[in-house]
Amino acid sequence: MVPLDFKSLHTIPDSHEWNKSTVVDDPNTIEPIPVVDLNDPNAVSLIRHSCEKWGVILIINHGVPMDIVKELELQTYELFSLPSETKARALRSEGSLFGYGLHRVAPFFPKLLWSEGFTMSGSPMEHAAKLWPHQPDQLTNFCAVMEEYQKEMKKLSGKLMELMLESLGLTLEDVEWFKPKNGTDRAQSMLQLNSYPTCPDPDRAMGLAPHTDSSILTILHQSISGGLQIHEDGIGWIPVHSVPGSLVVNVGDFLHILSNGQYKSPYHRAIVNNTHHRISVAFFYVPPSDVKNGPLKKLIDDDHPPLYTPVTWAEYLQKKSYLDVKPKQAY
Ligand SMILES: C=C1C[C@]23C[C@@]1(O)CC[C@H]2[C@@]12CCC[C@@](C)(C(=O)O1)[C@H]2[C@@H]3C(=O)O
Ligand SMILES: O=C(O)CCC(=O)C(=O)O
Ligand SMILES: [Fe+2]
Repeated sequence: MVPLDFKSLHTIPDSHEWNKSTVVDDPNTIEPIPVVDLNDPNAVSLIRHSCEKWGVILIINHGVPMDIVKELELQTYELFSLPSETKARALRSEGSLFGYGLHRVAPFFPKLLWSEGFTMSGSPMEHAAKLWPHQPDQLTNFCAVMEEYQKEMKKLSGKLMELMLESLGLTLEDVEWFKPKNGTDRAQSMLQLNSYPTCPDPDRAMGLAPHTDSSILTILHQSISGGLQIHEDGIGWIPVHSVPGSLVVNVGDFLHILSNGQYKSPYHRAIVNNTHHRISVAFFYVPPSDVKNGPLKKLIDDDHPPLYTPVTWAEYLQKKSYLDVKPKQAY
C-alpha cells in the first residue's frame, strides 16, 4: 500500500480518522525528562534514573557535528518533498525492511497514519537510485549524507551502550555478542526517515501509532521539537520536549529484556500539527539477528529471577504484536 498524497488533502479522510486521548503537559505534575550532558561525571547515575523512570533521555555534548545533522534534515526534506509517484518507485517490497512506504506498525491498527517513512541499513543507493535516476549529483549527495550520519550514529551508540551497561553495574564484556568477531562489532543498525506532513485537522489524525521500539536503543533527531509523546501508566501521554542540539535516546525492547525489566521500553507515539511538515530520523541499534538475548547473567539471582526467555531479534520481530503495550514475554 502506498502512503497518501497528503499535500492534496484539505480534510481527514475516514480511513485516517483517529480518536486520540489527550496529552498531559502540566509542568507541576510531571518531572521533566532529564537532559544528560555526556561529558558530565554524573551522566551514568542520571541515565540510570531516567531509564528506570521514563526509558527516555535527552543527550547533549554527544559529539555528533551539527552540520551533519543539518545536512541530514535537508536531504530528508528533499526526499519527502518529491511527488508521490516518484516516491512510489522506491516502494518497499513485500517482506523487505528497506525502501519507502507505510510504517511497519501501520497494519496493526484499524486506521491509517498521517506519515510516510524510508528505511535503510548502510547505503541507501538501491532505493535512492529509483528516486533520482537522472540527478546523479543529488543521488550521490543523498547517499553520502545518509552514510556519514550512520557512521556518527554507530560511534555514538557504542558509547551509549557502554554508559547504559555501566549504569546497570556492567561492562561490554557482559554482552556475549558485543565482542567484535573478526574485528567488527556484531550489532546491526537501521536508519528510519519519518515524514509527518502538515495536517488540516491534527486532533483527528495520528502521525505514528503507539509502539515500543524493537531495538536495544534508538537515537532520534526531530526537525522541530514537539510531536513525540510517551505514555506513563496513571498519567497519560506526556510530550518529550527537546532542547536545541540534543538527541532523544529511547530504551528499546532488547535493553528492557537485557536489563531484566529494570529499564523501561517506553510506549510512544508521534502526533502531527497544522503548521509544519515535521520530519524525524531514528537510528535503531539492534542486536545480531541470530543471537539469543535474555536477561544478562549478572542481573539474575534468587531475588531477581529472569523475566524473559532468550529470543533472537529475528524471532522477536516476526512475532511482535504492536498491539501489546509491554515487550512480550519471550516465545
Ligand atoms: C528495525 C526496525 C524497527 C522498526 C521495524 C524495523 O525493521 C525498521 C523500522 C522500525 C520502525 C520505525 C518506526 C516505528 C516502528 C514501530 C515501525 O513501524 O518501523 C519501528 C519498528 C520497531 O521498532 O519495531
Ligand atoms: O517521530 C517521532 O518523534 C517518533 C519516531 C519513532 O518513534 C520511531 O521512528 O520509532
Ligand atoms: Fe519509535
